[in-house]
Amino acid sequence: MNTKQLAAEKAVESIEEGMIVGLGTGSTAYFAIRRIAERVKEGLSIRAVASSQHSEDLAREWGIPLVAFDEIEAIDVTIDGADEADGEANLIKGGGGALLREKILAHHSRRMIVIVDESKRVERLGAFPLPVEIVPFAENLTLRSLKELGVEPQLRMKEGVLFRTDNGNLIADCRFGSIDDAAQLERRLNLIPGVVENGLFVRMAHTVVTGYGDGRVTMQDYM
Ligand SMILES: O=C[C@H](O)[C@H](O)[C@H](O)COP(=O)(O)O
Repeated sequence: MNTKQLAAEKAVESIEEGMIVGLGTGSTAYFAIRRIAERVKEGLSIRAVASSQHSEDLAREWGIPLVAFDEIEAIDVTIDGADEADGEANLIKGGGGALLREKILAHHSRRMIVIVDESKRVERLGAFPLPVEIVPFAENLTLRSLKELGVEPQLRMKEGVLFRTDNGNLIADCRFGSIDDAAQLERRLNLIPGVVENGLFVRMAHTVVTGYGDGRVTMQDYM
């Protein structure tokens, strides 16, 4: 079993009968969704809300009952990956472009469980380029404001064309290098008109599950 799968399957043990479950996005969340589907086949009764079209498609294909964002009041537990996680469970997310829906799910979740392999655990956030979702009709003005924060934002491309999120927006990847104060940066970014959301998740994760190459898996609670 690989390290992502180890973390994902450990986290899925926390899901209980009757829960509303937030499904993350990405290659680690994939293993969680697959394991949830197995448990549903074994008789577990849950409903899930997906953080991306891709995760929704997987859930539908594998028989996990789905609900829409607007049909729920809260989520019992969300299981999602991350691009980086520091020692206080602050995260960079959005490597797959799903940060907006992921942050809405995390915000409304009673418990957010982050699943990572050991390569994602960092002393300080920022080596991974921070994804910032921006509206497409004012991209140049918004990029200008991002540059004032001391970075050279790169508009994300995919297969030679501008990458679009599930919400029709663009992603500006911002290489900060090392982020001293994630909470302050998160606020400053979201104050820029044209920024829809950014990939910093500050004090949102309740638990981090980490898979290690030697087969160990740790589960640390932060709240
Ligand atoms: O937008 C994507 C998400 O934030 C992912 O959870 C994150 O990028 C980690 O993805 P992966 O598990 O594929 O490394």
